Parts: sequence; C-alpha cells; structure tokens
Amino acid sequence: MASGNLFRLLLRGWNIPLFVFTVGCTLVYLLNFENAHVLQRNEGCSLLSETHFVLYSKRVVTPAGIGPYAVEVEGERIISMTKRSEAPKSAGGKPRVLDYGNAVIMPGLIDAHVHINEPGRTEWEGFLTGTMAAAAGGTTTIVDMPLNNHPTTTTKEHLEEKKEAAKGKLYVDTGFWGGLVPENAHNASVLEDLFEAGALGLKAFLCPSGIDDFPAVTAKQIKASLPVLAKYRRPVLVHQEVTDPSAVPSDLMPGEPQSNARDYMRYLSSRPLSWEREGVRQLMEVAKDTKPGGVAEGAHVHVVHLTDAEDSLDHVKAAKAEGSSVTVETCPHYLSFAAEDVPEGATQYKCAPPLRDARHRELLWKALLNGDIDMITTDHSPSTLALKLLEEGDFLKAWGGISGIQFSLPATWSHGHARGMTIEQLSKRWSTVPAKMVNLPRKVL
Ligand SMILES: NC(=O)N[C@H]1NC(=O)NC1=O
Ligand SMILES: [Zn+2]
Ligand SMILES: [Zn+2]
Repeated sequence: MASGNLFRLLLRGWNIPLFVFTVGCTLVYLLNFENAHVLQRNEGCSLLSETHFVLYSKRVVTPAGIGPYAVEVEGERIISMTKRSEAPKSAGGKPRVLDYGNAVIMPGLIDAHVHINEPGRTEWEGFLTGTMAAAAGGTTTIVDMPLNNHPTTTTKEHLEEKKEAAKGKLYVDTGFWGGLVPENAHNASVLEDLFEAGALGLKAFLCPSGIDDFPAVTAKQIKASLPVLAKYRRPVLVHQEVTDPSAVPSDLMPGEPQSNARDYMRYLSSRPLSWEREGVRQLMEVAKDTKPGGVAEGAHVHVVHLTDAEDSLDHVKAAKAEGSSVTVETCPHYLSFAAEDVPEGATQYKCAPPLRDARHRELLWKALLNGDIDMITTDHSPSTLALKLLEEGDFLKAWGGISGIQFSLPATWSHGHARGMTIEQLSKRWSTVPAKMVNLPRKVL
C-alpha cells in the first residue's frame, strides 16, 4: 500500500483519491506481463515506510487511457500526476522515486461485497485478516455485508458495534451496508438511522441467508424500503434466489434423507436456475419505482452474484432499457470455475447461488466484456474450516461461501486476459463502476 497509515475507518468523506493505491508490491508484479526485469526495485513492500514518493510507469491507468505518467503521493493522497516526460526528477532522493517500467499502475479494486464476520463470529474471520487479505490482493476499499457478524447490522446500534469492532484493524478503506430484514423493512426511522450512522445502502435476501438472525424479505418488503433509499439516494443489494420447493427434487428438501451428498451436482440441483430467474424477475418489477418520476426515484436496486447471463440478465437489461436504476455484479468464482469440474466432496467450492456449468461461465464472461454485467465483487464469505466439513465432503450441509478476496485480481485478470479483456475493462469493472455504486465520487474515473 502506498502508505502505512491506513488504520482508520472511512464512512463518509472517503479521502483517498483514485490513484493512490494498488501500487504496492502485489499489483505491480501481478500485471507485469512483460519486462519484469525493468523494475528497479523488487525487494518487497518497502513503500510502507514512505510518506512522500513518486511512482513512474509507462502504463498508468487514467481516465484518458493508459499512458506514461508520474504519480506523486503524499500521505494518503495523490498530489500530482504528470506526463512522465514532464515529471520532476528526483532531487536528493526526496521524494523517493520508484520506476516500475512497464508494470501497470491502476486504481485499487473496490470490492462492494465482502463478509467480515466481526463482531460475533470473529473466528470465521475478522477485520484484521480480512482487510489484510484484501490489501494483499490489490483491493483498497471494501464494503462489508451486514450478516454473518453478530449482531447483524440491522440497526444503528449494531452498526456502531461494527464500527467499534473495526477500529484499529483496517488495512484498507472500509464501508458498511446495513441489513434489510422483515423487522425493519417497514420502519423508515430505523432505516434512516442506519443511513445517518453511515450505512452506504442496504442488503437483503430473498431466500434464507444461512444466518438465523438475518431472515429473508419479500420483494414487497424491498419495495416498501425504496422511498427511504430514494431519500438518501442509496442502493439496496439483493441476494436474488427465491426458494421454490416445487423446482427441487423432493429428496433434496430439508429433512429428507440425503444420498450422494458428496456429489456437487446434487447440490447444484438443490438450487436451480429458476430460483435465480424468478428472484431477478421480482426485483426488476420492484425496481420500476426507481425510474425517473417514479415513487422511489433516487433509489437503486443491485443484483448480487449473478450466475445466469441468460434469462436473469435479460430481466436486468430490460429494466435498464426502461429507465430503472439497476445494476448487477458477478464474482470471480463464477468466472473461474464450472460445476462439472468440482471434485467430489470439495466443499471449498460451495457457494450460493451455486457454480453453474462451463457454458454459463462463458456467458458471464461475454456479458461482462460487453458491459451488460456492471461490476465484479468477491462475495468473500469465510467460515471456520470445521463448517466446511472438508472430511465429510457433504455439499448439502457444509457452509456456503467462498473465501477468496486475496485472489480477486489474479483470478479475474488471468481468466479475463485469456478472453480478450483489457486492463481498462478490468479497472472499470473492479473500480470505476463500484465507486459509483458505493458513492465514492473521488474514486470515480
Ligand atoms: N451468508 C452468506 O455469507 N452467504 C453467502 N455465501 C454464499 O455463498 N452466498 C451468499 O450469499
Ligand atoms: Zn448472497
Ligand atoms: Zn454475500
């Protein structure tokens, strides 16, 4: 990271402008496809001790494209960016000048979907290691989900507990989503208090979340929250699967004896595509209120972790075309893996919605590269090893969640580059678009 002094919480007035980060050791090496030997320093993250320095590269990602720039950083801010040819030469070693040659310098990743389980389930993972992992992977901002921690972040008081728990433990900028649950969905003052206390928006589930004290809402309850979201111009992010038992083989219903639970395909058929499609359809219906002139103009509906770039994405595209304020994300695991490749009993791969087949993965890539999918997030959702039931390998009982924030960039770049993704596209989907959704105007290109 560009500065060692990142241990602070930023809810509003995020004051690290766009280019400061993802300049530490990790990213520079990761994206250094050619000419690695031109690096003039390779001794690790020695920038940690610097407060004023200039970074050179022939490939700095800027709003005007990629080019040779000198990026001057002081404290935690970029204070100047000049064309490399016009850059002041280092005088007397101050500020320190680091030449990264052809290695890419780009905005830090903004991950709008991260579960940090502190307080309450810190043994699953807390702020310290969660944000360290983010920083190690080139992510410089995360927005934390309101569940898996205890208490869930559904009131102002619980948000204050979260903020308190995070103090002194943050390696990257961190914001918080509040939780939308049946209990507060019709209570405008609880939601307003959450926003006043700094929540950047709301997160809801249309199906059981896996956490008992974070129950599902209905589309109707989401609709009821939209006017408050509109008032604060905030998004609601929704886990889009709706439970429809009639679409699931009867022997996969809870309480039924399970056979072949080590077979990933069994798990896959327990959460069919139709659940996701119906959820997205309902959400896009509700999102009509966000149209210009609608009762909730100013509110925004965001579909998390899309796996279905067919019918579900068609609903989103139609909603956009009609003027609804909607966006959609997908995650590195859906872009990297395929159901048919999941080894027997390998519950590390269990997540919800489930990984689909390779055809769906390729459709996601297509939609990401043509801009129909707006952004990438991780849905980083760790648990204890014990909950993954690695020995038993039971896909139906293991915790659903993939813990991979540190691999966001290598996963999406390696797979994306192979499919023709450019660095500009990578940066747009990981930084520019999420910056807008989480309301970080200074990080928007
Ligand atoms: N509770 C929780 O983190 N759930 C997440 N895990 C996952 O795989 N999908 C989710 O929504
Ligand atoms: Zn989810
Ligand atoms: Zn999640």
